[in-house]
Amino acid sequence: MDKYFIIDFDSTLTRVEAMDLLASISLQGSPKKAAVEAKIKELTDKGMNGEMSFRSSLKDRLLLLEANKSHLVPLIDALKGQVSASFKRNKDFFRSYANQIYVISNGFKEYIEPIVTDLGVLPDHIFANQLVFNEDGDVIGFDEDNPLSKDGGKAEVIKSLDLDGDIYVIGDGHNDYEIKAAGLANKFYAFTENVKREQVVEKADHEAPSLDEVLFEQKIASAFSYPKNRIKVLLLENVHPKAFELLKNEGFSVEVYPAGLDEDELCEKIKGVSILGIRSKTQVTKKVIESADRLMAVGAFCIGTNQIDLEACQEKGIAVFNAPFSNTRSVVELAIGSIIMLIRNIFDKSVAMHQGKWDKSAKGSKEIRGKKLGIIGYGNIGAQLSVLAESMGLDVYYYDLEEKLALGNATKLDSLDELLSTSDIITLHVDGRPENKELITAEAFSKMKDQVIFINLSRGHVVNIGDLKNAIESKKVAGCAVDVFPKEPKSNDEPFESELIGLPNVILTPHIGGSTEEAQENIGEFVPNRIMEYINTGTTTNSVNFPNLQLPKLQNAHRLIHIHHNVPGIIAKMNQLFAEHEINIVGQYLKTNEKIGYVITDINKAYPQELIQSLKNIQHTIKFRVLY
Ligand SMILES: NC(=O)c1ccc[n+]([C@@H]2O[C@H](COP(=O)([O-])OP(=O)(O)OC[C@H]3O[C@@H](n4cnc5c(N)ncnc54)[C@H](O)[C@@H]3O)[C@@H](O)[C@H]2O)c1
Ligand SMILES: O=C(O)[C@H](O)COP(=O)(O)O
Repeated sequence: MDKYFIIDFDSTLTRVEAMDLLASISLQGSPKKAAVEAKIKELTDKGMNGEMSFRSSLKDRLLLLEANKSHLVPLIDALKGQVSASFKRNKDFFRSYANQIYVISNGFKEYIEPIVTDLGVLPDHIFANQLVFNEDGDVIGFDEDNPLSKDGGKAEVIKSLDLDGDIYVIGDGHNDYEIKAAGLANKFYAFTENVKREQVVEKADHEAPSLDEVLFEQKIASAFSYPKNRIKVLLLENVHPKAFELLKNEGFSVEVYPAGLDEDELCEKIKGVSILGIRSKTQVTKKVIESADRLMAVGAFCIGTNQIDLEACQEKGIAVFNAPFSNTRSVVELAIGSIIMLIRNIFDKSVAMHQGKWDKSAKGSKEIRGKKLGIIGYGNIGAQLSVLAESMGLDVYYYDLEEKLALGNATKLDSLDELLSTSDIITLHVDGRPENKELITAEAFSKMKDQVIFINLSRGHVVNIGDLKNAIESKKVAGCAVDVFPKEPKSNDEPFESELIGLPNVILTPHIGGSTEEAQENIGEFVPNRIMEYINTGTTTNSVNFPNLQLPKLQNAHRLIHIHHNVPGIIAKMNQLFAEHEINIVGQYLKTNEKIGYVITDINKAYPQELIQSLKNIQHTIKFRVLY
C-alpha cells in the first residue's frame, strides 16, 4: 500500500507564517505597522487554533495587509531563508517520495510554489489559494471558488485527489487536524518544530518535533537519519545561550539547567541523555558515567577537563570535547589586572576610601616594570601571559613540566624551586591533573622571596589554602589573588566560605577568570560545533580523550563508526566481515590511542542488517553506530 504525505506550508514547511512576513513587507514604514501586525498574528492564531472560522480569519487578514504584487518578490526571497531546518535536512525524502508528497495549504500559491518546488515537490502536487489583484497590482481578495478558502477545504481537496493508499498529514494547525477528523487520514502528526499549539497537539496522533521524527516513525528513516529530536542534550551550569540555540537548531531536544549538579543528582538526570554540557563545577565521575545509558559525548564548556573522568568516558566510548583556547585571553587579562592591583594594594585602599578613609602613601606600592614574573605552567594561558607581561616591562621566567618554547625574552627555568626563589610575582597556570593537588604548600611558600605577590587562577586544589593563609599572615605573601577554590558553591545561591576571607591585600573572585561575554560566547559556539561534527560525521578533532580524526564529508555511502578496546586484530576482523558480505569499502580511517581504537569505514549504500549485528558482536567492541 502506498503512503501519501500531506504537508502544510506555513509554520510547518517554513518556520514562519507567510502572511505575517508579507505584512511586515507591505506595511514597512507605515505608522500602523506594529498594530496591524499584532492583529494579523492574533487572527492567524485564532484561525489555527480553531477559535474562529478559517475563512473569516483569512479574509480579515487580507484586508489588513494592503499588499501589492510587487511585495511578492521580497516575500519569496525571505521565505527561501525560512524553510524549516528538518525539511532542509531531508531533501532526499522529497526526491525519493516526490509522487507521494502533496503540499496543501490555506496560504497562497503565488509564494508557496517557488519555495516548495525548490525542495522537489511536483508543481501539480501543490494546492493553495490564489490571490486576486486589481489593475495596479493591489491585492483585493482571493479566489472564493477555491475550496481551500473555505472551512474544511483541505479535506475537500484530499477527497477530490482520491488517493489510493495510507494518508499521513503533517501540520501545525487545527485545519490540518480536520483532515483526520473528516476520516480522510490514517494519522495526523502535529508538527511542533516551529510552533507548538497545545490544542492541536492534544488532538494529534503523534507529536513531531521535526520531520525526522515522522520519517523515523514511518520506518522510512533507515534511508535517512535518526531523528535528532530523540537525541537529548542536557546543558548545566549556565552555559551560554548560543549553545542552546545551535543545538536546538540542529534539531536536538535541549534541556538547560542554570547550576551544577552533585553526583547523585547527575546520576539521576543523566538517564536518557546523549550529550552532556558542563563547565568546571560538575564532577562527571565514574559513577555518573556508569549511570549514563545513552551518553555519546560530553562537552566541557571551558578549558579544564579535570572534573571529568576521561578514562571512564573512554571505556564507555564517550567522546569528550572542550574549548581549549576560547577563554585564554580573558584569564590572561585578569592575571595582568590582578598583578597591578596587588602590587599597589589598590583593593584595600579602595575599601578604605569607601569607608571615608584617605590614606595617601607610597609605602609598599611598586611599579611592575622590571619585576620578575614567574609563571608556573607555560601552556596556552602561561605563554600568552608571558608575551603581554613582557610588553609591559616585566622580566618573565617560567617553569613547565614539558619542554616549551620560550616566547620573546622569557627565561625557562629547570625546576619549580628555582622559579619560586627567583620571582617577585608568582602566577599559577598549571592544569588540574590529580598530581597537581597541593603543588603549593608551606614548603613551597618557604622557598619564595619575602613579600612575594601570589596568584592562582588555575584550579583550587593546586594550593593548600591553610598554608596560603599562614603565608599571608606572616607577611611572606604581600598580596594574593585567588579565583579558584578547593570547594566552590554550586550556584550563585549558595554561600561562599574560605579561610582567606578578610585577609589584607587579598583579591577573591568567584571563578570568573574565563567569565567574559566574549569568552562565553566563543565557547558557546566552539563546543557545540565540535559535538555536532562528531555526531554528524564522526570527526573527533579536539576531543580530549578520543584519537583525533578529521574525516571527509560522507558522500553516497554509509559510515560505520566502530569504537573498540585497543587490542590487535580488530580491523582485520571487521574487514573479513565486509569481504564475507561482498561489501565495497569506499574509505577507511583508523586511529588509536593507548586505550581505544577508532575505526571509520565508509561503505556502499546497500548492506545487510546481519552485517551490523556481526560488527557489534566483534569482541572488544565498545560502541558502534551508523551514519547515513
Ligand atoms: N580561572 C578560570 O576561570 C580559568 C579559566 C581557564 C582555565 N583555567 C585553568 O587554567 C589551566 C591552564 O589552562 P591552559 O589553557 O594554559 O592549559 P594548558 O594545558 O595549555 O597548559 C597547562 C600547562 O601546565 C603545565 N603543567 C601541568 N602541571 C605542571 C606542573 N606541576 N608544573 C609545571 N607545569 C605544569 C602543562 O605541561 C601545560 O603546559 C586550565 O587547565 C584550567 O584548569 C582557569
Ligand atoms: O577551565 C576553565 O576554562 C575555567 O576554569 C573556567 O571554568 P568555568 O566555565 O566554569 O567558569
